Amino acid sequence: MIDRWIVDQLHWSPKEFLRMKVKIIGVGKIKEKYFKAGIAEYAKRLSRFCDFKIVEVADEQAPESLSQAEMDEVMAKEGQRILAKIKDREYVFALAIKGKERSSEEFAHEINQLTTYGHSDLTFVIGGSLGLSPEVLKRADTQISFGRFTMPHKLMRLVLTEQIYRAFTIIHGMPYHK
Ligand SMILES: C[S@@+](CC[C@H](N)C(=O)[O-])C[C@H]1O[C@@H](n2cnc3c(N)ncnc32)[C@H](O)[C@@H]1O
Repeated sequence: MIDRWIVDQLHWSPKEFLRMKVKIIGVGKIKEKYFKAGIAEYAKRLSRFCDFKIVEVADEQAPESLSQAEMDEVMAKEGQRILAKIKDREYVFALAIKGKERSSEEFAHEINQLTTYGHSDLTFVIGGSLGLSPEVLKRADTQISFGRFTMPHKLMRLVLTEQIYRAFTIIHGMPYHK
């Protein structure tokens, strides 16, 4: 009876005592209903495993005609806003096409390891239409790529939210992931 009690406590401990905070920082507001609905669905499912939130920072106008210097300035300004939302203790994943690819299982393992070694604040950063500034990439603890295709940043937010949810279902041995 006592053994069962201990097992129950262990079973609940990750949720009760080591509740992770997972944050996505994105540039610009998402207005499209179809993106919002998908993100809201996975955010709701994720709330079972962690405190999940999305922080939006203002985007800069980026017309087609910008010079390289002007584009760098746009990324730098958006980058400063992103960095202002990151605390020292946060472990930062920057989403970058040239970053390191993982499988869903590897990603789940990485999240699990980070929690085990005391990182309870995970932050994911998605760039705006021109990408992330060098300063943000420098602050990141790791860069994560979803392959060599360029995805719109709004779609990336939805795909990332689903993959974080998938990672937690893998960690918890749930049947969602096949
Ligand atoms: C439209 S993309 C920016 C394109 C820009 N030329 C670049 O290379 O970052 C907007 C953001 O979505 C994210 N993103 C898009 N495709 C991605 C991919 N395949 N892997 C990881 N992140 C991606 C990145 O954070 C990127 O900054």
